[in-house]
Amino acid sequence: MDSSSSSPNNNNHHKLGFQPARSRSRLAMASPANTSEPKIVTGTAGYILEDVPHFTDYIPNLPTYPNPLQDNPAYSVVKQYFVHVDDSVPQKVVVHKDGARGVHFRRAGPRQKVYFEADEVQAAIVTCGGLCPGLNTVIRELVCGLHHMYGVKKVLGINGGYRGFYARNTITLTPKSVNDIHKRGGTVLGTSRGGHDTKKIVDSIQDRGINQVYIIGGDGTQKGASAIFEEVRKRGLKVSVVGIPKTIDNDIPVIDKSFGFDTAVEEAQRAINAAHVEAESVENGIGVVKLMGRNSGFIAMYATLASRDVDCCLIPESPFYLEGPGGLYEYIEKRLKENGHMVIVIAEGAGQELVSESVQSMSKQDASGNKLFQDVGLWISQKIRDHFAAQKTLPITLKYIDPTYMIRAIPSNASDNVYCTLLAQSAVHGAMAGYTGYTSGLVNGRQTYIPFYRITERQNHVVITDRMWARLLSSTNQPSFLDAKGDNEEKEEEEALNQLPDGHCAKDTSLASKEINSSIYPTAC
Ligand SMILES: Nc1ncnc2c1ncn2[C@@H]1O[C@H](COP(=O)(O)OP(=O)(O)O)[C@@H](O)[C@H]1O
Ligand SMILES: O=P(O)(O)OC[C@H]1O[C@](O)(COP(=O)(O)O)[C@@H](O)[C@@H]1O
Ligand SMILES: [Mg+2]
Repeated sequence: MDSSSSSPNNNNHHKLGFQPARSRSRLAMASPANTSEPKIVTGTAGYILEDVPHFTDYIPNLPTYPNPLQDNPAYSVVKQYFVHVDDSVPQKVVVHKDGARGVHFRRAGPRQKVYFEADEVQAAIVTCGGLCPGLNTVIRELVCGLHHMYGVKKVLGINGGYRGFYARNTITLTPKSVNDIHKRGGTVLGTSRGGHDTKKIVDSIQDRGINQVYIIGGDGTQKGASAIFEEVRKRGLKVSVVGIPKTIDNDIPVIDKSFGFDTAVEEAQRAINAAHVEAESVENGIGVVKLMGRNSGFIAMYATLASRDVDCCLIPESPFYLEGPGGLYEYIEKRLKENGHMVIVIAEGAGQELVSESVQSMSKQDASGNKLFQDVGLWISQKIRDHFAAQKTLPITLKYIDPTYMIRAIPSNASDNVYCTLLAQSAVHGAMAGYTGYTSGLVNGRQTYIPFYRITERQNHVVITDRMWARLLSSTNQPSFLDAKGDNEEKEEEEALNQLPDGHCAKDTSLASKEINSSIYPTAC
């Protein structure tokens, strides 16, 4: 929707009471600084801390205040409630006897000193990009965390993504107004693609007197948040810019997994079950399910591993081919002869090179610049039907199920709700403590603050030379398609190299992988 033509009266945000911008107010400012450099701290035995920016890096002589949590009766029972200033979390938990300690991130959590007084804070929350289960839970917990832990009363919701900063009205968020939003899918704030204009956004931040900005979104959004942080820093503003990673595709690196991912995988089971029931009820039945995953096949991979009814999982990271020995048609024929039916799960970004060979490629992009794909599910279903119709020896019945938006437009499940709560509270603790320019994320099961550049430098992909993909291959028994035109090997090696943590050897694929943390995802045996 064009932001300039949209009115706050024509959507549900009106009901929530969106307010127009206030007149320009002044914020604490210091002399402008240059673009921020990574803050790397080294220690003994190869210890590296990839630290996040702090107000004190560019604003001198800021007053501090005791953390009000120390007087909060709910937390008074907790021993060592405040995080030690030197606490950090290792990026890799698998270590060798003589190995370097490696990269660490600052541990999230409440600090003894804070850099804001409660009534000084004007927080703002925005959601950008595609939907994801749990968005409303994060919004709720940011509002409640700010109120209940730090006594912050002024929290604004930005309407409709980044462009809402300068083209829409805002809504006042209170614990009462967000009380049961976690039970709903979507985002009560609305979202959008495109429309990121750094200067206008930072102007709006200044105009509205905002000094804490919580930006919930995926890889594109975090790039936008990083640009906002750089501009805020350049202007010398005392404004915390905090990212909260959201991605249904799980394509954000470093973090264990994104919120809403579990919920999406769980919901995908319903589509896979339906495909299985349809397929096994007829002779030579084939069920095809298309799942989200533009460049990363995590949803398809985990939905397949969870289901055990899937015979073949096709993801963008693993090119496949249809014809000839080792190809998909041969495998389908074998599976139907063995078992009488089969289920294929395909991620939306899989096989796009094959689709564009046979369908004229449109190479269109969405408003954020993401490439728009052809419908690979429809395409592959038709190819399979045509192949077996031409062959005449094996009459098949194929049912295609496309639950695309159903897996992301739902409320988050119980475990994602807890995860969203921790993410939001960690984000708030960091902002109150004067940290800025960071994404709040789970690393090896612990909450951390990760510098933006680590989040935006690459996408997280399934590594098909990794153990998790091997587990999948062994559970489905599908061909690996590794002989496909001999070009897979090169691609994998490149991928593994991209995923390497500093100082590790590319041959060590267990280190090269960004496998989802096994403490969160029980690994298959
Ligand atoms: N490189 C970038 N720099 C600044 N803003 C960006 C960049 N890429 C995307 N954005 C903005 O981030 C928002 C969401 O991006 P999008 O790619 O649609 O979703 P997601 O953040 O979920 O990946 C959009 O408003 C888009 O304009
Ligand atoms: O139709 P929309 O809203 O653009 O969303 C579709 C896309 O959004 C995704 O869920 C990813 O969205 P994000 O990049 O916003 O996380 C893809 O899997 C899918 O291709
Ligand atoms: Mg994205």
